[in-house]
Amino acid sequence: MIKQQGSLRLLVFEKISHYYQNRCVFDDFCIEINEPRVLISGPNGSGKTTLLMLAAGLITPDAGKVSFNQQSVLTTESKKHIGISASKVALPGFLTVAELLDFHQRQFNCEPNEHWLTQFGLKQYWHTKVDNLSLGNYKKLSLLTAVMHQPKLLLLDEPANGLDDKARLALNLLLSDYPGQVIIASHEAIAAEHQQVRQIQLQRSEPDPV
Ligand SMILES: Nc1ncnc2c1ncn2[C@@H]1O[C@H](COP(=O)(O)OP(=O)(O)OP(=O)(O)O)[C@@H](O)[C@H]1O
Repeated sequence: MIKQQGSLRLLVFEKISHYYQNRCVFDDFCIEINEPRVLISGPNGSGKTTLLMLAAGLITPDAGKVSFNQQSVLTTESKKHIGISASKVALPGFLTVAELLDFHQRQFNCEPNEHWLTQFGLKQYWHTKVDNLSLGNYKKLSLLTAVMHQPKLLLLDEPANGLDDKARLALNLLLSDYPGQVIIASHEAIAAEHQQVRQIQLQRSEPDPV
């Protein structure tokens, strides 16, 4: 059973339009999401990553508004409650793992979760520069920083990509226990194994320009 925080949990996309140059990804798109676990699926290029980036307030829509708990996701206050792990959100490669976690800890006034550090086997890379991590270990660090401040809204883009079996198991455990709202964009139905998963299927609005 998923333990839920008692507070309000509502992500709203209100008449969102978003373009990359001439490519329209969302046109007057509206959705309300209040379920604790959500899986966003759809073909390549359908806008899964863009949806997560909009939800995190990391890109600004050309029109419309995205809000979380009735507050625009573009506000600093909102960002405190949102965590994202996505390959398009790069970690600073010049820092060591320890420096990055320390920075994150100070920024959000939180502690790195010892249990997850151990589960993900990241302690042995404490003094390794982020740029020198393998793809899988980089992914683990990205997941750890997304989750470390226990955001009410956790956004994960293809979270199992590049993870070995042990790390996938650890991730599944983390997600089954996570007290906040979790939205996953994935081709793989990892979240669907859990209870109460709302599935949202995106369609490509138009082909890529040639
Ligand atoms: N920075 C960008 N500049 C131009 N076009 C972009 C940019 N980012 C995304 N796109 C285009 O927007 C569309 C949606 O991309 P997005 O990455 O959101 O899709 P996706 O569903 O996550 O794809 P995938 O399954 O391949 O990861 C694609 O056609 C992509 O080429």
